[in-house]
Amino acid sequence: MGSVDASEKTITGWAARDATGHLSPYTYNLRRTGAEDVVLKVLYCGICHTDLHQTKNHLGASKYPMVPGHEVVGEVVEVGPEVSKYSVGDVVGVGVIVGCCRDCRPCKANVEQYCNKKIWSYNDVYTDGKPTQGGFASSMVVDQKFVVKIPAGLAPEQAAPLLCAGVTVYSPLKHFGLMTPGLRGGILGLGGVGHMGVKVAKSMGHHVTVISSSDKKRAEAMDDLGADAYLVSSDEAQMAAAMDSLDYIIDTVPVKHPLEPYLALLKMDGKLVLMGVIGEPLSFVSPMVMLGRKTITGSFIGSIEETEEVLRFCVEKGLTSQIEVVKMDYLNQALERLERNDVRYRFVVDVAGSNIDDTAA
Ligand SMILES: NC(=O)C1=CN([C@@H]2O[C@H](COP(=O)(O)OP(=O)(O)OC[C@H]3O[C@@H](n4cnc5c(N)ncnc54)[C@H](OP(=O)(O)O)[C@@H]3O)[C@@H](O)[C@H]2O)C=CC1
Ligand SMILES: O=C/C=C/c1ccc(O)c(O)c1
Ligand SMILES: [Zn+2]
Ligand SMILES: [Zn+2]
Repeated sequence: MGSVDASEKTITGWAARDATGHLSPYTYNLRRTGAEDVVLKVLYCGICHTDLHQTKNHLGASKYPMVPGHEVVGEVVEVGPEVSKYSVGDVVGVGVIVGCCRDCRPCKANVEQYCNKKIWSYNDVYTDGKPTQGGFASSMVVDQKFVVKIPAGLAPEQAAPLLCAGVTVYSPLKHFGLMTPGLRGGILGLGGVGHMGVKVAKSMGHHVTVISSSDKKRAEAMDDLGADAYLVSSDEAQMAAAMDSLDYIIDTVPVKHPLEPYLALLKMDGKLVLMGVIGEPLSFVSPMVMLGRKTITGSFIGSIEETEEVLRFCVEKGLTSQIEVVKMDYLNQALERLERNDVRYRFVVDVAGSNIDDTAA
């Protein structure tokens, strides 16, 4: 344990203590506000499937106590003396990354999410040697470089899922040249990331096919989210009829699954973009990519620049996320429901409305 600086603030977050993933109140100190730091009072924080992977140690690298949460919207309550981008009272967002080296090729190209020295917003160690902790907490302190302004016209709770799910679909569509109107896209797995995929792709003028593990979400996908077609992945006749029809598929499935049924849906030069965090090998036979010159690739969140861009895009297009707002004392149930695929489509925790500093043990 390091010594406690008198200027460090003691706050409460909800932490997992082990791989059961159960979260409970946890008291810890925020670092002293540095010259370029922004201190925010957390208003809302979305629950991403990655929070489940991390709290339950699906990747084998989890460190506890762990306060998860990386779709964070907060109000600025203090800024360091060198902070130029933000003022007290601003509504701001924080995502998956809170640090990078600023010197490598990805950093210089403003794609700092691909920096090998990036610092994750939780389950990592900050430059001061202390653990990073995420947004299911009353406050966070974050370097201004990793903070974005929430534009007017976006409700803070609506903005939270855009900081991971939203930018995660926007970034590959932009990077792989898939923003052209008229493209035919597939969204595999209609969850938090997938539902933003449908909305963003539709707003780009694409014909969007949802590929789901069941028929349960068909009506919502077509009527509420605006999808053009819906395939149940286990329905061989439906899948066969859709062969060779898609320019890209955004694959958000969070567990091991075969790739060949989805590669078959792609046209020549089609792209399968892997999003799910799956710690086991996925397999396919080489002709599935050779015959059709198809690409299997992946993408990791998006840069700070792209996060600002997707927020503006959503304001311009009038896009919102579809969310269920819950209080902090529902966090464990929400995680259980997320694991059971029982959420439409993102839980967002009303952190400020849960007064967690008052209720800490
Ligand atoms: N690459 C990146 O930068 C990012 C990666 N991720 C990762 O993407 C994946 C999806 O995240 P998110 O959208 O938040 O997750 P959700 O749980 O919200 O959605 C996943 C969807 O996948 C489908 N699915 C198929 N099989 C399963 C299963 N066994 N358990 C649960 N869902 C299943 C379901 O859709 P349906 O009912 O339609 O079959 C489900 O809604 C996760 O692995 C997450 O860690 C998340 C954000 C960024
Ligand atoms: O939800 C955002 C994070 C995604 C992620 C991607 C890859 C990886 O190894 C992770 O641990 C998380
Ligand atoms: Zn996420
Ligand atoms: Zn770097």
